[in-house]
Amino acid sequence: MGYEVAAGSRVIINAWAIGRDPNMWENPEEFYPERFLDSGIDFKGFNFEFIPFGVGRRGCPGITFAIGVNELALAKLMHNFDFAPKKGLDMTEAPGTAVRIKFPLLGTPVPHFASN
Ligand code: HEM
Repeated sequence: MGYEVAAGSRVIINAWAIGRDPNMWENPEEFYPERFLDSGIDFKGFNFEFIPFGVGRRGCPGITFAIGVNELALAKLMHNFDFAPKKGLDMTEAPGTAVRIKFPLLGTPVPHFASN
């Protein structure tokens, strides 16, 4: 693409910036997970506009494990509890090596089923 990268350079890909590129995404700053429904774009490293697990040879080898664990944990929580957030979801980010949510989402989990 016209860039010259000297041999031995350390290159760090800014996945955060790519994920917020208005040339790639409509309203990139808006938290709108439904944008992925029927979009054909997924996170497994074949769509370069969305690369939470990286891409290619140095992409995350734990992806299958991470997907399984995350889906299981989320499914268990949703199956067993109702969550009533105290306030609406605020997606403001806090900086870091991995971006995280700035204001914790506080709520009381209410069990669906009484334990016995
Ligand atoms: C949601 C969970 C996870 C996310 C978002 C994630 C994301 C990433 C990313 C972005 C990279 C760098 C890829 C690159 O340099 O192009 C990476 C590398 C790596 N991940 Fe993960 N990861 C997750 C879970 C895991 C798990 C569960 C394991 C192990 C069980 C794991 C093991 C590794 C290893 C060993 C590397 C280094 C690969 C290399 O440099 O060749 N990750 N991960």
